[in-house]
Amino acid sequence: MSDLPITSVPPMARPRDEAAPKRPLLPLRVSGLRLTADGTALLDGVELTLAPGGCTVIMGPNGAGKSLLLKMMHGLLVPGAGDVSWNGIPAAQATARQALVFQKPVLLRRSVAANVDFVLKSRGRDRSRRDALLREVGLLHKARQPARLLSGGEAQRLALARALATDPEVLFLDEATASLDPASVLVIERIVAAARDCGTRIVFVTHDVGQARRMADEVVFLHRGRVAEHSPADVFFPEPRSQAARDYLAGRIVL
Ligand SMILES: Nc1ncnc2c1ncn2[C@@H]1O[C@H](COP(=O)(O)OP(=O)(O)OP(=O)(O)O)[C@@H](O)[C@H]1O
Repeated sequence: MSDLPITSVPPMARPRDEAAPKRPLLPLRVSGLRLTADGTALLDGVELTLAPGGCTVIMGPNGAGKSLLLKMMHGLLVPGAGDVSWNGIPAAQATARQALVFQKPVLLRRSVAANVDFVLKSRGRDRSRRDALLREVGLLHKARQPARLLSGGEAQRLALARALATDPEVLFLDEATASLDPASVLVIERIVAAARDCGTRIVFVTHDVGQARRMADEVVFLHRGRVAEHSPADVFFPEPRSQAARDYLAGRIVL
């Protein structure tokens, strides 16, 4: 198997949403997605369709390819082979209509308020929405504080406010609550669930089975760079079809 380069898309190459077509982004069709490095398949022919609405939780053991898949769907990474198609809209044109929240919050070294202002301004959004966004994530009282002084949970809530400020049609979260305490996890889940209820499509990577049960409408289980299972949550949790998913849910080691 020949190696395919892992290519990042430079930010300047990502078109602004003015240029993006206004037809709905969903359904998303991922076909034949493949990525190799040093002769190893990291993603190995991923096939996936995401319908409009709800929350898809992506689970799987360390190294299964969850983050790579998320970054490719979002348009941050270019697949070596295969296709990511947003309702017929190429991924590169769809990126501005989605947001991605990482495990480690990405913030500006400015005040809490300025972090949201920056996003609203750069996306041409109404800046008077800033206080409502900060209130929604419980940070209005810290608006003037430097973002670098926020706790981990607060910083993640600010990252979420920045993501929501873009009015994303799709919100990707990559282990966004992995280092937070249980109360902060529930706060983030409440905000994400509210966004979902308002029509934002959620795609959530987590290792937390309890969280997956709380959040998922459907589950994609990745194993060794392949989709081992893609099922409604009420099917996946009681009766996972693949041995890898059964082992994972039972807390057994999945190789
Ligand atoms: N840029 C890269 N170049 C080469 N290999 C990479 C690159 N990025 C990720 N990998 C490898 O691809 C595999 C999948 O990585 P990925 O981050 O998608 O895993 P994951 O399922 O999100 O795992 P985890 O649960 O540990 O976060 C890993 O073996 C990782 O080392």
